[in-house]
Amino acid sequence: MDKNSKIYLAGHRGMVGSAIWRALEKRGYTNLIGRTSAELDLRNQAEVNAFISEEKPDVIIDAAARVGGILANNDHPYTFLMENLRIQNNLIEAAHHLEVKKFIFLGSSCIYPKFAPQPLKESYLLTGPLEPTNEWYAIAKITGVKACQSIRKQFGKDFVSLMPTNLYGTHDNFDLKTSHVLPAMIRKFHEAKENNNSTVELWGSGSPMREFLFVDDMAASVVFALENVLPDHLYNVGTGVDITIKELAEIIQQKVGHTGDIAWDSAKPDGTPRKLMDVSKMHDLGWKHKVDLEEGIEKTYKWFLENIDNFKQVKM
Ligand SMILES: NC(=O)C1=CN([C@@H]2O[C@H](COP(=O)(O)OP(=O)(O)OC[C@H]3O[C@@H](n4cnc5c(N)ncnc54)[C@H](OP(=O)(O)O)[C@@H]3O)[C@@H](O)[C@H]2O)C=CC1
Ligand SMILES: C[C@H]1O[C@H](OP(=O)(O)OP(=O)(O)OC[C@H]2O[C@@H](n3cnc4c(=O)[nH]c(N)nc43)[C@H](O)[C@@H]2O)[C@@H](O)[C@@H](O)C1=O
Repeated sequence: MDKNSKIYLAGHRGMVGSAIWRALEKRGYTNLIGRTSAELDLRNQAEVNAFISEEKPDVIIDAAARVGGILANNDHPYTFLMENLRIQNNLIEAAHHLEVKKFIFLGSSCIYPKFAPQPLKESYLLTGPLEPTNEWYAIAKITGVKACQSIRKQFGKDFVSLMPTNLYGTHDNFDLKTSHVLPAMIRKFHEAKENNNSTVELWGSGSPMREFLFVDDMAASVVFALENVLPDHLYNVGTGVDITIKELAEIIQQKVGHTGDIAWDSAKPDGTPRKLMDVSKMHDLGWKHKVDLEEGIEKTYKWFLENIDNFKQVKM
C-alpha cells in the first residue's frame, strides 16, 4: 500500500478509530482523512455519497458504529440494528460505486451463534441462533460481512471483514450505562477506592467467559489487513485466550488497589456464556497480538487517571 494513498477512516475519533489513526501515522501514511459524526452523519446516505465522491479515497476503513455494552445493546435494539445498518450500508455502497482499492469492515465476535463450539471458527457463522442481548447489533454486523463478501464474489473487489473480540484500551467509553465490562470495572473499582473501599456492584453472575484484546493490537490487525491482500473475506481478531468475568474483576480490583467487597447483581444479564475466538487464520497469515491482559489493563487505567475529567458522554 502506497504511503500517500488517501485513506478515509470512518469513526476516527472512537476508541478503535483513534488507535488505527495513530498506527497509520506511525507507519508513515500521510494522507488520512476523518470526519466527526457532527461533520458527517454516516446515517445520511446523501451526505455520505457527496463526501465520498468529493474526497475520492483510495481506501475506506469502517470503524464507525453505534457501540455499547450488554445493557445498552439489550435496551436499544432498534437503535443498534438500524444505525449500524445505515452507517455500514452507506459506506459500503459508496465505496463500491467509487471503486475504492480496499474496504475494511469491522464487525464483532457476537455475530457467531450463542452455543457454537469453542473456539469460534469463522465457518460457524449462521449455524445457529444468536445471543438475545445483542442479536440486533449482531444482525447488522452479519449483514455488513455478507455485503462485503457478496461484493468480493460478484465483482472480485478487495472488501474484507475483521471480527474483533471484546476490545478495551485508551479512549474507551467509561460511561457506566453504555460501557463494556472492562472500562466499567476500572471506573467502579477506582471510585470505590476513592470512596473508602465501598462495595462494588457488578452485573450478572461473574461466570461468563470473555476474551479481551488491547485496542493497539486491534489497530495493528487493521494495518496488517490494509497492507496485505487477505485471501478470504472474514477473519477473527483476538488473543485466543479468555477468562471469567469474576477473574477479570479480581485482576482489575488488584491493579486499581481496591480492597472492599464485590456484590453481583443477578438482575442484570450475563449475556453469552462464552465467545472465545479461533484466531488461527490471522496467525497463519502472520498477525498476532502483543499486549497481554495485565499490561493492557495497566495502560488503560493509566489513561483513565490522566483523562478522568474529560470522558465522553454517550447519548442513547
Ligand atoms: N469496543 C469493543 O469492545 C468492540 C468494538 N467493535 C467494533 O469496532 C468498531 C469501533 O468501535 P469503538 O471504537 O469501540 O466505538 P466508539 O464508540 O469508541 O467509536 C465509534 C465511532 O463511530 C462514530 N460514529 C457513530 N455513529 C456515527 C454516525 N452516525 N456518523 C458518523 N460517525 C459515527 C463515532 O464518531 P464521533 O466520535 O465523531 O461521534 C465514533 O468515532 C465498531 O465497528 C465496533 O462495532 C467490535 C468488537 C468489540
Ligand atoms: C463486544 C461485545 O459487547 C457486548 O457483549 P458483552 O460481551 O456481553 O458485553 P459487556 O462487556 O457489556 O459485558 C460482558 C460481561 O460482563 C458483565 N459485567 C459485569 N459487570 C459489568 C458492568 O459493570 N458493566 C458491563 N457492561 N458489564 C458487566 C456482563 O453482565 C457480561 O456478563 C455486546 O452487547 C456487543 O456489543 C459486543 O459485541
